[in-house]
Amino acid sequence: MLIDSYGRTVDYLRVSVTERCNFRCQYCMPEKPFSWVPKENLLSFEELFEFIKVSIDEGIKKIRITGGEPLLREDLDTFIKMIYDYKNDIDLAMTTNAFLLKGSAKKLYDAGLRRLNVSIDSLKPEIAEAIAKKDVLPNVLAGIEEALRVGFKVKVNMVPMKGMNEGEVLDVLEYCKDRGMVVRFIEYMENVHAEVDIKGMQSPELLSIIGSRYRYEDEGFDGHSPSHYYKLEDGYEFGIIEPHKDDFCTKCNRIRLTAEGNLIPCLYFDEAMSIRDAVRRGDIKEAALVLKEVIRTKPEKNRWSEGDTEQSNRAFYETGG
Ligand SMILES: Nc1nc2c(ncn2[C@@H]2O[C@H](COP(=O)(O)OP(=O)(O)OP(=O)(O)O)[C@@H](O)[C@H]2O)c(=O)[nH]1
Ligand SMILES: C[S@@+](CC[C@H](N)C(=O)[O-])C[C@H]1O[C@@H](n2cnc3c(N)ncnc32)[C@H](O)[C@@H]1O
Ligand code: SF4
Ligand code: SF4
Repeated sequence: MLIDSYGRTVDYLRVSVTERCNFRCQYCMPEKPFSWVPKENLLSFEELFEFIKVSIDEGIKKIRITGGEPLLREDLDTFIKMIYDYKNDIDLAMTTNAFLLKGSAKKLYDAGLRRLNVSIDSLKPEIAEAIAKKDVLPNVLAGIEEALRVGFKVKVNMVPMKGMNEGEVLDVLEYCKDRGMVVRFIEYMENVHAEVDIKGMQSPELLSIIGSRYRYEDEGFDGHSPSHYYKLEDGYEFGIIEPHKDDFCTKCNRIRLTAEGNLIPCLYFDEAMSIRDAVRRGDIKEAALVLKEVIRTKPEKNRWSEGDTEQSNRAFYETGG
């Protein structure tokens, strides 16, 4: 079992398989080209899998594949199958922008993946394009329909922003409700890689919009999920991810691995330790020691809860969110 110095059990590993992305979401990635991590620094799927085996053996029970955009990496289904075959009761999930999902959903399902979290920030083509800097909506919606068709359990993530997609909170909720998908509204997390003038919407404002049409009950947290859940009168559940609240981190159960092998104790802070050399040398003991050290150094909480002016230096496209 992996336990940090605040007594929190860490059993959730988020693995970013690439920092590259086919979108340039304004809250996540700068628009102008910048230099990517050189290919030789990226861990192969075999190398990532070596570390995943170590972490499962040490107590990880949930693995989420993320990015950048994970579907840009070739043979992702083979990687999923490697994990599934090693331990098929692992809670294995992926977060994706769904642009390439239509053509890959079936292969991923057949490889053992069952849960997908997909980002939809707008159902209006021009607003979706303004946010992602690309005409993305038709592909995203087609990807989601295909994922539901092949049997995936799909959740939707939306980052509501003032003056951008704020008028669509109810539209996105209803789109998801009609299809049996849970929607989670994520409070924008201020970071230096995003566009400077973004103003995220926070939980009280979102609840007031939803409350203008629906009555809901507070359901609290579901296990260690970062999302606070609410239930409408007809039983439909939606969530809000509230990193600006002081108690958000008390149940944190996760660490993050980047595509170049950096193990990150917290989404907010810069600290990280590399497992790349250990894995490349085949030194499993060393990789396990790094894992334990990263968990020992997990901070108590982020700094977004200290006010909207606190900005993280971390890039979401690198950590995988
Ligand atoms: N601040 C903070 N935000 C998080 C954390 N985990 C997830 N989030 C935010 O919530 C978003 C949604 O996360 P997902 O990738 O959908 O995964 P998840 O919420 O862990 O998924 P479930 O297993 O379905 O509950 C992330 O992209 C982040 O923006 C966390 O540990 N800290
Ligand atoms: C970094 S993306 C990676 C996976 C995939 N490309 C996608 O967009 O779903 C994971 C999640 O992080 C969220 N995200 C990115 N930047 C964020 C920010 N600054 N604040 C809040 N959420 C953010 C996205 O909305 C997405 O749901
Ligand atoms: S949020 Fe996801 S889709 Fe958007 S730029 Fe970041 S990594 Fe790409
Ligand atoms: S901000 Fe850091 S401590 Fe808080 S829940 Fe996220 S990873 Fe955990």
